[in-house]
Amino acid sequence: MMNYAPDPPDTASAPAVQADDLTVVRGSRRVLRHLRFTVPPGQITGLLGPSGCGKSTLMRSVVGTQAKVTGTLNVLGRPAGHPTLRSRIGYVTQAPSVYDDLTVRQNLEYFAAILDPGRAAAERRRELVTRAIADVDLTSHAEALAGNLSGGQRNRVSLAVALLGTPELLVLDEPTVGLDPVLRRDLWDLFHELAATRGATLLISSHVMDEAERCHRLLLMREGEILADDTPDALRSRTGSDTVEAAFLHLVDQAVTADRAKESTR
Ligand SMILES: Nc1ncnc2c1ncn2[C@@H]1O[C@H](COP(=O)(O)OP(=O)(O)OP(=O)(O)O)[C@@H](O)[C@H]1O
Repeated sequence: MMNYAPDPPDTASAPAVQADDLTVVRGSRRVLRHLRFTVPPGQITGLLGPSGCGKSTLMRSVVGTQAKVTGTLNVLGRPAGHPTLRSRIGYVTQAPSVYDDLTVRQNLEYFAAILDPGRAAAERRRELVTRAIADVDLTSHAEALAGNLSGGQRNRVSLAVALLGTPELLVLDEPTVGLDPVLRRDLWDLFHELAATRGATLLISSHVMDEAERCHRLLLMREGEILADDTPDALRSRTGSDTVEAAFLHLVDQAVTADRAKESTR
């Protein structure tokens, strides 16, 4: 059972996400263990760590779709999963959720009609759909069937769907997987623009360490635990490393040594 803390004040400076003692069990395994971290508002926080360390589970917990979550997890001033959060959060999973037999524009129009129904909103929907398609650089493919797009393009349609409602918090699970370097750079430019001009908070997972350098803050994970919650600069300087990747490896080595020391005293 989630241990709901009293609602924190809903102010601009309050963390967008605040976790304390966050623990998640999947099957018979505890895949997240006593996590404590915050995600500041209006910034890009990167969630990095090796495959299987728990990034998707953490994201699912934040958006409220994960079962067996205990501890405290507040999102935009409400307990994670609170019904009022649905329209305030955009979530893109690793599996693109688009209809292959609809065009890019029709996919967007369909989801826009769910978010903002009624004839009176038709003009507003048209503008939002056009903006979202342009945001993800798919204007030239707007009339193409989603089923005929590449994997990376389909991922971008999913991202466009998430942008439709102008969400305050965007949770993106490995959004740049399978994209070429130019598209990856363009998407990161878009993420920065969303934070800077629309005030959005972005929580973005990746296992590509060079993407860490593009984030304002980082949560580094290993085996269901947070190794570090810091800025890229602070991480590099406190580990004496040139890159975030080297800093991460330094912290992993430290954690492994600490684990071994604990085991040898048992
Ligand atoms: N139903 C389940 N039962 C038991 N363990 C599970 C279940 N689902 C996931 N896991 C385990 O939970 C751990 C965390 O999985 P998660 O998908 O959150 O990792 P991840 O860091 O997002 O990995 P990736 O980068 O490969 O997507 C993994 O070790 C995985 O094997």
